[in-house]
Formats: sequence, C-alpha cells, structure tokens
Amino acid sequence: MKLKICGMKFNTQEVAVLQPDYLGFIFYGKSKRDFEGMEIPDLPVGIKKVGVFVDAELAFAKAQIEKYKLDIVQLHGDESPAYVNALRLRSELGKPDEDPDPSRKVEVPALSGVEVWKVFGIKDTFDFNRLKPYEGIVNAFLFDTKGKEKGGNGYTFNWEVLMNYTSKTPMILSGGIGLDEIEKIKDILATDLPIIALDVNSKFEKEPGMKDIKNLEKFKQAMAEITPLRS
Ligand SMILES: O=C(O)c1ccccc1N[C@@H]1O[C@H](COP(=O)(O)O)[C@@H](O)[C@H]1O
Repeated sequence: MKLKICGMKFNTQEVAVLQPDYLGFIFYGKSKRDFEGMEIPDLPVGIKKVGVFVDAELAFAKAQIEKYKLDIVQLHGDESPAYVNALRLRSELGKPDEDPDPSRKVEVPALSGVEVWKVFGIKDTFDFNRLKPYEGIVNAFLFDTKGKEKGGNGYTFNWEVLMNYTSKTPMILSGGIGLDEIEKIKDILATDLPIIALDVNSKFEKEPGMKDIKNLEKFKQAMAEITPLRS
C-alpha cells in the first residue's frame, strides 16, 4: 500500500525523510497550501511528485509540470476528458528539418510521461457511471470527500459507497484520513477494491502546509503493520 502525503509547503524535507511514495504540491491560489512560486527541495530517490490542480488553465498546468518535473497530476476540479487528453499531449520544440521555425512549439500526439489521477468528491452517494468517460485515459481515480472546499476538507466520506465500484482502474482513497481512521482502513483494505494508495493531508498538520512528523510516523508504522501483503 502506497502513501501520499499532500499539501506540502513548509517542511517538505523533514517529511521526505519518512520516504512516502508520493508528495503532493497544491497549485491552487485559493488553497492555504498553495505552492505556486515555491521551490521543491531535492527529494530522496523514489518519491514521486504529485501536482494538485483545480480547473487550472491548461498552459498553467503544463508549465508547472515542466518547471517542477511533476510525475503525476491530480485533477481536483471538473476537468473534462478532453482536458485530460490535452494535458497528456507532449509539447516539443519543432525540429528544424520538419518546421521552418525551430523555436515554435508543436504538439506531439503521444502521451507525455505524466500520470493523471482524476478526483471525484463523494458524500453519501455517487454515480459511478461518471467515471466511464475517463476510463483508459487516466491512471487512477482518487476519491475525496465532497465538502465546502474543493479539497482538504478534513473529514471522511461514507466509504461504504465505494463498494459499488466495479472498475479495474486503480483507486486512491483520500479525504480526512487521520490516525482515527486506522481501524476503518483495515476493513476497507480487506475488500477487493483496487486501492493502491492512501492520501493524507490536513489531519497531519500543525498548521496548513506544516506537517506533523510524529503523527505521520505513527501512521506510516500502522500502515506497515496492516498492509504487509498488499504492495
Ligand atoms: O488541501 C487543500 O487545500 C486542497 C485544495 C484544493 C484541492 C485539493 C486540496 N487538497 C486535497 O484534498 C485531499 C483531501 O485532503 P484532507 O485529508 O481532507 O485534508 C488531498 O488529496 C489533498 O490533495
């Protein structure tokens, strides 16, 4: 079971020492954890960088992917399948022999290296037909709590709803996960749901963007005990 620690801002290096599988950086001006303009310190090998976007301009998202060398893009708004496809088109400099203007950027119809996770918010019900247009073009679905804020609401949704998930696409469980959820996590990981990662954020903070290292250590340890049989 993989672990994503999201909403990095002030103590990224300390968190990285815990060697999570993913670190999440939020590029959304309205978030208290907005990372735009900041620098990601050198990270230990093996940690993937996830950029979180909410209905961002395509050019803005692409620029952050390039600037921060993001491995994964988490789309946390109402991004369409067309947006996902456009995001994955690779922009390359025109080659002189193919394009008279070598400085011009051309769109190459190949999937870029970036992975895409599409987020859906859930409260008490969810129509899983909404996922269909994204099947095959995203790498995973991430389920978060539908709340007042676009993300980072800090409380869980009704995980029973996920029992109606029939897709084979990997899923990431998110939304208000904290130390109090460990027993519930044990139960959901005992099902056949294709959960590949747990995503934590505001429940492990001293203030927005300042993560609580001690509690993260406790969570990581609990995860290691629960999930030895799941990769
Ligand atoms: O945390 C935010 O400020 C945020 C803002 C806009 C979009 C996503 C955001 N956070 C994401 O929300 C989930 C769940 O967070 P929490 O555990 O409920 O605090 C997480 O994936 C963050 O990436």
